[in-house]
Amino acid sequence: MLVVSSPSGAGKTTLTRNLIETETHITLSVSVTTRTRRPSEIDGVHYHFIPRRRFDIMRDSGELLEWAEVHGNCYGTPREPVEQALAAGRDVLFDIDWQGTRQLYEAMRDDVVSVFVLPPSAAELKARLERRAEDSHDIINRRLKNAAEEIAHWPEYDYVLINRDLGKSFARLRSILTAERLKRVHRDDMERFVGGLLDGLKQITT
Ligand SMILES: Nc1ncnc2c1ncn2[C@@H]1O[C@H](COP(=O)(O)OP(=O)(O)OP(=O)(O)O)[C@@H](O)[C@H]1O
Ligand SMILES: Nc1nc2c(ncn2[C@@H]2O[C@H](COP(=O)(O)O)[C@@H](O)[C@H]2O)c(=O)[nH]1
Repeated sequence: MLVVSSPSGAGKTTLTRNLIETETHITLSVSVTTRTRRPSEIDGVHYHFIPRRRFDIMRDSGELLEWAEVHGNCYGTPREPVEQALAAGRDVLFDIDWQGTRQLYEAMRDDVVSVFVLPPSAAELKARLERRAEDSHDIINRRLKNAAEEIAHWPEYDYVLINRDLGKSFARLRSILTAERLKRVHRDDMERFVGGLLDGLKQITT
């Protein structure tokens, strides 16, 4: 499970979408949210947009792997698609906040790799939210006010990226995925491979 978090506007959605388009064997977890859909968003692709009553039912019946209230809206990760993807041997990519990351850590520490994305400066963070032009002035202000509290959680993450140049940040995110996939603890296929190698050695040395 590869988790990417950041303050609003730092670029995590851009980075995670690029990763999904480029990499194979990785599935993006599509969250449920009570937030209003942005003009560019598609229901079922970017989020499942659901009413608060439905969110409460999903949360209370254990359908969510993790959930949190962020910027005044509720967000959660549907459990079943994640468990299915993992059981099929796929990696899963999450665009979730620090509260959700903590919950995943508590549930499955050894299977979670986390990346925190920082903006290059406060002014650039504001400029990105304004250039994105998807949220009202009030919503942008609220998100900028919450940014300091979110940034305070960067030391809880395995990796930190300063998203200055998008191409460079993306290359670094891909490198993290590649390196983590190569770690011995993540090589579920290795025992079988080494078993076969040892069998082969036995055959050629007897
Ligand atoms: N390195 C970059 N340089 C310039 N603009 C960028 C960079 N990375 C992302 N952006 C732009 O900044 C805006 C915010 O990016 P994005 O929507 O990915 O942020 P986010 O962290 O997912 O925010 P939110 O949490 O609000 O969804 C977008 O318009 C995106 O195109
Ligand atoms: N804990 C969770 N956080 C989530 C989830 N889905 C998204 N998020 C985070 O919410 C904020 C705001 O997102 P936005 O799309 O309204 O800009 C951002 O930090 C997301 O990462 C989730 O399922 N769980």
